[in-house]
Amino acid sequence: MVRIFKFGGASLKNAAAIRNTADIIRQHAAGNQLLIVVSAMGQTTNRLEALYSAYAQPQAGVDHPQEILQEIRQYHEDIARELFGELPETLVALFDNLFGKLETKASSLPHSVPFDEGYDQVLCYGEIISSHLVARYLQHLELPVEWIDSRRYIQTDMTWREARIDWLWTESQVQRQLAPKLKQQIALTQGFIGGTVDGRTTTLGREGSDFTAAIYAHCLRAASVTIWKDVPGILNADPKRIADTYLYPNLSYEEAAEMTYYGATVIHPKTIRPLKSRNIPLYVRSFLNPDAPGTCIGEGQPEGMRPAIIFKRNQRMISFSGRDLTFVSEHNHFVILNACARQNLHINLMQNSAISFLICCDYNPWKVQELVDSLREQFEIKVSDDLELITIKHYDLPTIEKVMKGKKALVEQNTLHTYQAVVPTSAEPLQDSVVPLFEWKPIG
Ligand SMILES: Nc1ncnc2c1ncn2[C@@H]1O[C@H](COP(=O)(O)OP(=O)(O)O)[C@@H](O)[C@H]1O
Ligand SMILES: N[C@@H](CC(=O)OP(=O)(O)O)C(=O)O
Repeated sequence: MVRIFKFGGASLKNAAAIRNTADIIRQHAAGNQLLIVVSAMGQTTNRLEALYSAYAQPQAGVDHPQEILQEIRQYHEDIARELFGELPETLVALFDNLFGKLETKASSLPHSVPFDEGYDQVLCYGEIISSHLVARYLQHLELPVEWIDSRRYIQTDMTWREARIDWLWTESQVQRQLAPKLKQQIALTQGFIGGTVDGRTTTLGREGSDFTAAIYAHCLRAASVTIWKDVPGILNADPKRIADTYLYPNLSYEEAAEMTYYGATVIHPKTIRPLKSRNIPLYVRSFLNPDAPGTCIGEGQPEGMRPAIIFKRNQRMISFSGRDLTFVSEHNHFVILNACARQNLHINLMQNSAISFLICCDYNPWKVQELVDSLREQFEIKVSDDLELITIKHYDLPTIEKVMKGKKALVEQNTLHTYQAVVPTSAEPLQDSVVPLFEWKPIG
């Protein structure tokens, strides 16, 4: 049976991290069929976004595109030099080829195709470059690794930047072409990217490499997926926000899916469904401590869930009220929600009163502006920015009190198991606000 390992940007961010990743792969190579899915190295995808924007809107950017391109190339070359001792001729040729194509596409596409289509053709280079580099390094270590192009296996529609999978085609291609290769050697491929029927590149949404691992697992009916992270597993809060977190040894698919829905960024929200439908366990483990078991996500609900605290930044609240104190009726709800659906705006919380209807959604300036423009004739609209949504699943009162201490809730809601509040975003940077909140005691 196949096992899938996914390594994200943090596990590939420099030469030492890549050596550590190679050690983990080597340890598991014997006796297993392995498919390795890799993301772009470190912050490369963010830098590629900056590169594409700098070419698309030269006047808006502060950095010159050529400088960003050179910085991205230098970063990869420095890592390669450290891994191989010097830059082998074959890698120089590979980099010349890949960075040459990247430059051509980034400079020309913003002016010849729609922005989002060009974005996908450029952003994919983070994963393409990293997968080539890591595969070459593993081959250099004499591991039997074949580089695989995900765009030939994961077929999608043309929803640029958020492509949807053609599951039937993808499964049949993976079964016919990839499954036999895995019996011979380790395959290494890119997360985050797919291809259209006519060979254009698509991306699956930012942070979509976890989803890629789940797609391959589903199609291969894999034994398991392991996502290697810089945290011990799934914790009850982001350790960048709360110091004394608790590790969940086990989580149900439902719990994990809900945590990602509410904003836990440790795994991509789309990852769970393809795994659950084939009952494939998902392990989240630490590449810093690879012998530790981490978290296992699967069937069954563990007893006595401790409160999970999820912070979702970049929220915007929009309130709609009828003009002249008219009631906001079901018909009005329909009009508002319909407009949100048309903008593909993700609503995280809503609340209605007799004269107003309020939503809290992810902050996307263009989408929100279009929504407001399309509804301003019918409603009085008020908008509030710089907000954060706090969700506490399996809450208890002491936890709410501790998390909300010093914060002013603009909206609060609770159901039997879930407490939510919208608060102004705390001014201090994340790292400085890491505070010990709890003294965890054993459940019992
Ligand atoms: N509940 C949580 N448990 C663990 N990590 C979390 C949680 N919520 C947010 N995170 C954050 O997720 C990060 C790991 O995800 P990410 O940076 O996307 O990894 P990668 O890019 O390597 O795939 C952690 O460093 C941590 O700050
Ligand atoms: N490189 C892509 C895809 C991804 O999933 O990356 P990571 O595994 O590092 O979160 C991004 O940054 O969006």
